[in-house]
This record gives sequence, structure tokens and C-alpha cells, in this order.
Amino acid sequence: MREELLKNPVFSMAIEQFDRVADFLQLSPEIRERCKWPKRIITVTVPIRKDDGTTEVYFGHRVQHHLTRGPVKGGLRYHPDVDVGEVAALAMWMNWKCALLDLPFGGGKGGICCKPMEMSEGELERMTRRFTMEMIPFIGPEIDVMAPDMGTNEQTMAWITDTYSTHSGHLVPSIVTGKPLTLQGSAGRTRATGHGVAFLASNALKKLGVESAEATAIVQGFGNVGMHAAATMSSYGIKIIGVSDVSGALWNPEGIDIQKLMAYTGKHQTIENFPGAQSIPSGELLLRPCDILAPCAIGGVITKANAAAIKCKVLAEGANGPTTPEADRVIEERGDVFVIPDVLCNAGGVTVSYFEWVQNLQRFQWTEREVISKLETKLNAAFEQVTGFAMRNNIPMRMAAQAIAISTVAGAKKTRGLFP
Ligand SMILES: NC(=O)C1=CN([C@@H]2O[C@H](COP(=O)(O)OP(=O)(O)OC[C@H]3O[C@@H](n4cnc5c(N)ncnc54)[C@H](OP(=O)(O)O)[C@@H]3O)[C@@H](O)[C@H]2O)C=CC1
Ligand SMILES: O=C(O)CCC(=O)C(=O)O
Repeated sequence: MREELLKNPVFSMAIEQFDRVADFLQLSPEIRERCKWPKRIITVTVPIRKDDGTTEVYFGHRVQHHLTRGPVKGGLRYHPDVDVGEVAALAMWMNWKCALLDLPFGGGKGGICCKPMEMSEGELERMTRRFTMEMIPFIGPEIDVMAPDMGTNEQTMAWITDTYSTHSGHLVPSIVTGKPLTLQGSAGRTRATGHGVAFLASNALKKLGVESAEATAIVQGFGNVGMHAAATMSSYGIKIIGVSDVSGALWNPEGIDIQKLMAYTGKHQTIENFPGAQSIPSGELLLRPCDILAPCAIGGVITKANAAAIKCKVLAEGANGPTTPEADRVIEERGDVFVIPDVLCNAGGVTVSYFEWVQNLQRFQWTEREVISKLETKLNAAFEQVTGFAMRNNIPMRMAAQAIAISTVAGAKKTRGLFP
């Protein structure tokens, strides 16, 4: 299994990062091995009846990296590139994210290899419900709590809640987070990840002495994370000069009206042909000058090939794993980009997911103002902790964030000991 996982480029990227930090922390070989490998890898086939009467079998995965500090927490992704190695890497990063934010969770991730944009609502519902049924022995509010990720949303979480609750004989809202408000979702969860990206990017601007009102941003991806990151940055006075989705990229040096673009994508499900900007080649978007570059779509987009050419002051990683280790080395050598690493930058989502789980367990609802204020307090503390640790040890931000997180997990494993 080790060799099989290591063949996957995303998993080997997560391992390369881990090994670098483990060397820095001088972890013992025993603790290193215990922290590195996932506790459980579950793969299921998900057969469904398609609308045309044929049967299709999908492959679904859930990787539970560890449960040392609490239930597994992490999103569920529907995307054609999903495979078990990528899911295992994303599960490992969830671990470090939860530990860094001091949330009482281990990390996990799930995914189904499918093309959600080509499936009907009925097909998506049947696939989600069947996947949930197959997962019932392995999930629960104290075991594994899923949430939305690429290609999934509140509706997906509602179907999981209903399927699990029907099986249990009573409503179990704490089985997932990122639910609709009508099913005891949390106020603020939908925008939490993007809000956090914008909040931390503006913290970084302050450290660099750049005024928000003078700053520009480019956002790759206009889904849940990208859209809300752009909307919050815009509300801070930051000018959004470029955005993209799968259809292509938009550019307007005077600033794109994000509220209008959100209304447009709500109607057309794409940014293509939006009248308030000009279209440019997607590959160019990441290379245009800006103060904040926020990749908020897929992984592996900042590579050895383009890392020397990006022209931003702050790289705000809304996506998971957007920067390859080779690109990291180029950026470190340049020394002129303030990187807010994924495990910190996009942690707003899982932090509000934690708040949602707590509210569900308490059968109590907080206001959006309370949620956002608690979120900002937690993100700010983690940001100061990571920047301080990076400065004191003269190491890059990603290494600092992962070092804090990995030593937390390693400490918990050491204290719990080995059984028997
Ligand atoms: N949702 C959450 O709470 C969290 C998400 N993340 C991470 O953020 C990233 C985005 O997730 P999320 O916003 O939820 O996903 P969504 O599915 O809501 O949105 C994804 C967006 O990325 C676009 N996209 C996909 N491929 C490309 C590409 N090659 N170039 C440009 N744009 C592209 C999609 O375009 P189109 O709509 O045209 O398909 C869409 O706009 C992922 O890496 C995810 O793991 C991290 C933390 C929490
Ligand atoms: O909200 C959650 O539980 C997890 C969100 C997620 O998948 C992520 O942070 O990558």
C-alpha cells in the first residue's frame, strides 16, 4: 500500500512536505511513521441507476488519516480526477489544518470519481445516498464528519444527513457540516472559507504595509471559495482585477463588480461572456501583476514552470495543494512573496464546520455575527502564531504552519502511547 500511495503525485507532494518538516522537528522514526500513514482507507463501489435506465458504477473513497485528537473531519469531493492517492493527500493536509487551528479533530477526506456537471440532480442524489449507505459502518458524529468540497454543496450534505438519519431513526444533524440552515447548518458556513482567505490576505497586506484601498487581487476559481474570497476582499476595498473558472478567465484593470458577477453566475453557472470584463487566456491570469494572487480551484497550479513568473506580493492559497514543492523552492529563493499556506489560508471552512458541529451537539444556534467574530479570532491567532514561528526559526510559512501542526499531532500520539 505504501508504494501504491507514493506513486500518486499529490500524495508524494504531501509526503515531501511532511518529511521536510519531520526532519526540522527531528521526529523519531517511530513517531514519524505513526504520523505519516493513514489509519483507514475505505474504497467502495457506488452503483446507481442513470436517468436513461442504464446502470453506472462509480468508485468512492474515504481516507481517515488519524483519529488521535478526535473524530475525522474533512470534505467530500466530486471530480473526474479523484483517486485514492489524491484523497489520501488531502486527508493528510486536513490533519495539519485541524491541528494548527487547535480543533478537536483528526483529518479525513472523501471523493467520488465522477463528472458532476454532466449528471442530473436525480443522478447526483442517488449517487450521494448510495455512497452514504456504503459509508454508514465507518462514519458518525464521533467518528467521521464530512463537509462540502469541490463539486459538492449544501444540498449534497442535506442528502447525506437524510440518508444517515433515516438509517438511525432520528435526525442526526452532527453527521455532516456545511448543511442548509433549515437542517441546522451554521450561519456563516457557506462563506467561511472564502471569508477566511480574504481576512488572512488582508492581514498579510497589513504586515507588508499595503493599504487595502490601494490593493488589487486575482482569484482563480469562482466556486464556493473563490466567489466568497472575492466578495469579502471587495468589501475591504481591494480591487478584483481578474477571476477565472473552467470556462476561462476575465480581466478588468478598473475592477470587476463581484456582486454583479455573483448574480450572473447564479443565472448562467459560468463566468463566460460576463459583460463587465474582457476575456483573457486562463494561463495568463496567474502571471498578471497584482498584490494578492488567490488560487481557489484545483491543486498543482503554481509549478516550477510558472513560479518565477508570478507577480504578486501575497500568495493566498484558498485551494488545497495549489503550489508544488518545486515551486515552493523557487518562491523561497525569490523571497519577495508572502505565502499564506493552504492549511492556514483556507482553514476558515473547517473552523466554522467545527462551530456547526458544536452547535448541533448542543442543539443551539449562534448568530452569524458570533460565528464570524469567533472565526476571525481563531484565524488571527493562528496567523500570528505561524508568522511568529516562521520568523523566529527563519523558515518558510508553509514549513512553520505544518511544523506547529505536526508537533501537536506527534505530541498527542506520544502521550496516548501504543496499545498494548
Ligand atoms: N468548500 C470549502 O469549504 C473548502 C474548499 N477548499 C478547497 O478550495 C478549492 C475550491 O473548492 P470549492 O470552491 O469548494 O469548489 P467548487 O466546486 O465550489 O468551485 C470550484 C471552482 O474552481 C473552478 N475550476 C475548476 N477547475 C479549474 C481550472 N482548471 N481553472 C480555473 N478554475 C477552475 C470551477 O469552475 P466551474 O464552476 O466552471 O467548474 C469552480 O469555479 C478546492 O481545492 C478545495 O479543496 C478548501 C477548504 C474548504
Ligand atoms: O469543513 C470541513 O469539515 C472540511 C473542509 C475541507 O474539506 C477543507 O478544509 O479542505
